[in-house]
Amino acid sequence: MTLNTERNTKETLRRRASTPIPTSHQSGARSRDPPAEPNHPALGQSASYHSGDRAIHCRSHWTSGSEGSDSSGADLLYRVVLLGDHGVGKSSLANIFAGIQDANECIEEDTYERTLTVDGEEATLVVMDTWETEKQEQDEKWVQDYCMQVGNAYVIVYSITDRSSFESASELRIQLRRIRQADNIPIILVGNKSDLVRCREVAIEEGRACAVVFDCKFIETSASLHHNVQELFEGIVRQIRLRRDSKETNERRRSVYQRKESITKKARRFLDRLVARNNKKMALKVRSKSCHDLSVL
Ligand SMILES: Nc1nc2c(ncn2[C@@H]2O[C@H](COP(=O)(O)OP(=O)(O)OP(=O)(O)O)[C@@H](O)[C@H]2O)c(=O)[nH]1
Repeated sequence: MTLNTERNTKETLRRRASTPIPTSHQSGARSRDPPAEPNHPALGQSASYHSGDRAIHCRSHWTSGSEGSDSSGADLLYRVVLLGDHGVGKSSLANIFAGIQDANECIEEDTYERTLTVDGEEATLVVMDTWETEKQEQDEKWVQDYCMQVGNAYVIVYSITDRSSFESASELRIQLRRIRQADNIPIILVGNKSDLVRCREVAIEEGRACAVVFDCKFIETSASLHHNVQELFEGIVRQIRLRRDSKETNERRRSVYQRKESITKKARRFLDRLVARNNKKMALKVRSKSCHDLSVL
């Protein structure tokens, strides 16, 4: 994976959940400042900084819909929202994504944008670490709702050392399903702090089973050791693409079928579906095998 990255220090964004997305995102203005010198290595070994690239802090075509990204090559931009309890490691994962080396570095930002090259194709991720876990005042509750609405993908983080954060992750998944029912968005359940083996409260099998039940992907990470963090962000890009591609394929297939499908084929498809329905157990087994593979649907 290649990461094209820049942190523009002149354009410090301080946004917590109580603060709306900056108006620059809505206005579509672009940073004209020259790229700051990268003072950090990129995410993962193979990552590299493209000095000619600019950070794009805003896009005029941003919308709050789930299909907010266009499909024109390098212009792909996706919002990834981090959800999860206090202290599970959301900011640590976001910092690694942003290429921030020193965990003690005082970072004012909580939204990071980077362009990744995954499988030879560029995609820009905007990672939003804006989720607030404290009880919200009613008039600030909209910010949580906003987070739930704007993501093109979601990362629900729990700590493997904290069972209650695992339970919260399930609740968040249910909440997301309710709010984004109609959208086929990628959701990755992340068991972070996998380095703390002796303090483990949630088994990896439990995480996997939860992902199967809630129909999402699963990965365990260690932000401290940078373990699986690159895989996580690459996986998000792949999951988004797989959905985009399968949507396009389905639409194409549907129109071809409508024109060409013979009665024999229709009958075969009907029978296949019947068999599949009778094989639900098998389907669950297949899914449980693939929930940790972020490169397949
Ligand atoms: N051992 C270990 N510690 C971690 C890991 N990830 C994060 N931490 C530590 O856990 C603490 C909380 O991490 P944060 O990244 O601030 O967690 P958060 O989810 O952003 O917390 P809030 O901002 O309060 O919502 C910090 O002390 C981190 O250093 C990890 O993978 N392993």
